[in-house]
Amino acid sequence: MTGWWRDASILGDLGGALGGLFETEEPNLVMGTQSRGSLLGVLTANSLGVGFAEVRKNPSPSADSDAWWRTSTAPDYRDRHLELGVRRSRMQSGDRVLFVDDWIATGAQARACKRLVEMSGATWVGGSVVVDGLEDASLRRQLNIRSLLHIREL
Ligand SMILES: O=P(O)(O)OC[C@H]1O[C@H](OP(=O)(O)OP(=O)(O)O)[C@H](O)[C@@H]1O
Ligand SMILES: Nc1ncnc2[nH]cnc12
Repeated sequence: MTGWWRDASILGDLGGALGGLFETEEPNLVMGTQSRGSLLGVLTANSLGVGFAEVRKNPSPSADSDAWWRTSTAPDYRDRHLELGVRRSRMQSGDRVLFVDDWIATGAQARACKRLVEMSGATWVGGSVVVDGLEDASLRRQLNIRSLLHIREL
């Protein structure tokens, strides 16, 4: 996957392609998880002309723990339960949030991100991913996932 990023023309097109899947829904904020979700999320946010909220995995306990929305994931594609956290100040009621990632498999990380959005009072617009490898097809509608490629095309 990350090998694609070595190609300047693919890199140049990725943000616009991912943002284009949700242009008409007019998100005003992109969120993405550490690390590839953040890299792609920034490219996408930049192409949509909006800001980016970084979601940290297992953020270390900090003195300002009240300043974070946190939730745990169901087992993800590597059977990990991760704690995801986003700073409260980065996402607020009224925001229309687009989730971006390189790949979706169990959807555990995307579902946890949706909970973070709901905790903040913001609106989940959907998820724009490069590869849709969803194991449970019903999540595609539930999370409003759109993709550039399906795993079968790889
Ligand atoms: O649908 P799921 O089962 O939740 O899996 C998909 C997630 O897992 C991968 O990230 P990973 O945690 O490997 O992190 P990385 O971006 O740092 O490689 C991928 O980039 C997605 O974020
Ligand atoms: N980056 C990734 N995320 C989730 N599942 C994968 N399977 C292969 N690569 C993956």
